[in-house]
Amino acid sequence: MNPSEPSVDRPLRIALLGCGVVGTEVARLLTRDADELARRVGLPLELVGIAVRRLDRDRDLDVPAELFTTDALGLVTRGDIDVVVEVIGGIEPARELILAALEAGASVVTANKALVAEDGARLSAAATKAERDLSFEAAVAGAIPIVRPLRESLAGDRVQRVLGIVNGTTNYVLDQMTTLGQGFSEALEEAQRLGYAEADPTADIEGFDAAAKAAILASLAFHTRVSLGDVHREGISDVTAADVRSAAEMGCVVKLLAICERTETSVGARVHPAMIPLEHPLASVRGAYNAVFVESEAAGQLMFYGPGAGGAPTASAILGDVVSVARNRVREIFGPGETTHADLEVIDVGRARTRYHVAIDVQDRAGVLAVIAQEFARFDVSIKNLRQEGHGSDAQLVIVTHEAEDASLAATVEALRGLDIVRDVSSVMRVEGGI
Ligand SMILES: NC(=O)C1=CN([C@@H]2O[C@H](COP(=O)(O)OP(=O)(O)OC[C@H]3O[C@@H](n4cnc5c(N)ncnc54)[C@H](O)[C@@H]3O)[C@@H](O)[C@H]2O)C=CC1
Ligand SMILES: N[C@@H](CC=O)C(=O)O
Ligand code: NA
Repeated sequence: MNPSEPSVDRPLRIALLGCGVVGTEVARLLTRDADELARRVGLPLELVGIAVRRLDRDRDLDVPAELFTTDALGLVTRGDIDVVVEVIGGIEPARELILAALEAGASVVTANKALVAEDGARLSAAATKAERDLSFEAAVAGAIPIVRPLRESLAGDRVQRVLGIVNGTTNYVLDQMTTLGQGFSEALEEAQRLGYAEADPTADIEGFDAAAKAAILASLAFHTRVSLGDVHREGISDVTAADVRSAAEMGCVVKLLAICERTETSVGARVHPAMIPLEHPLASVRGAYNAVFVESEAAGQLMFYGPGAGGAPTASAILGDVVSVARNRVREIFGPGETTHADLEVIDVGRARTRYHVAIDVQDRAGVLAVIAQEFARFDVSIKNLRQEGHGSDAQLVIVTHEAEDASLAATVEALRGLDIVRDVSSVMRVEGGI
């Protein structure tokens, strides 16, 4: 047989698990674009079942009522499904359903970064064993193609660093605070209303969602298994209006960044708010948009930009995966799985090196500056610039450091907090993106 000839000659059956913000758009596109998709795949794609939690909900979706079922496990194990699309989210029952789907012979497309970051190794092994595809483009940065570029286009290069704005909700909230002076809660409610936030928005605000994406990005970029627990995580709930103002005074903007870096022998991944210079390409990423900045040895600097959240953009990435795995199903082949052969050491955030912005509330008297500077020097943290704001009981020193180890900066801050001339270390924020 000619390997380019289709070896399946019936419609491919698609099962959809979950019909919320993303699932609704996936079902809509599969139905609306059925003819076009059939031509792209070579065979029709038939949506044969939609697993939901409740049948009695009003849905703004023009599909036959008999497609809906509350028996998700029954749907994926009925034995004739070619592709399962999982958009339920969370760990269980999504994991159980994906494993059952693969075992039953279906390829799987998922948007579930939490699950892929926590248990990607197990899912990937199950896909390899079943000789089926497991695709998750929508799991990182929504509509933006980044999983496939890292897994395929850059597979021959050596990626050194990935710096990304990968959470639409927090970027939206920070942007509204920065540009409109909107309050935190008001901006978050708006992000929820627009369908950007996770079911529990704490996952967005406290950086869990971005940390899951960082784990996936680091695993793909460095051919090394990096799990959610390996990623240092800080969210945006402690970012104050004063931090935003301070950033602006330095010609910077505050963003929640996911940073994945490698050295010759190790990799590290961290998520935290950071100040970045206005001239950095990531500084102009507004609203719920995402962007991923990749630095690799041969290619140099690459930037991937686009809508990172929302039903339709996420459905676009899912449909791309569906077409891709459906084409493989037609030919009874499966695409590249994960490569973790590099198996580099995953290091703790303490060994990461960056610059810092530190605001210290001090007593305004002679000699204070020297004492503070001495503490920085004691831990080998070199000061780049320093300015005083306010006077008397309002006096504050704002210090920007040269690049230093995270552990050294943490030790410096702890020592500063122990000084009687220090009333408070009111803000510590990393400064990233020197390009
Ligand atoms: N909303 C977004 O912008 C993006 C979401 N994602 C991911 O896509 C997935 C889905 O997200 P959303 O659609 O926003 O969430 P959602 O909460 O709107 O939808 C999830 C749906 O799954 C249903 N569900 C829960 N348990 C179920 C079960 N056992 N059987 C059948 N249905 C069940 C819920 O009732 C809900 O309707 C998540 O993994 C999320 O992280 C990824 C990228 C962007
Ligand atoms: N809640 C996520 C949705 C996409 O992954 C976000 O805000 O980015
Ligand atoms: Na994506």
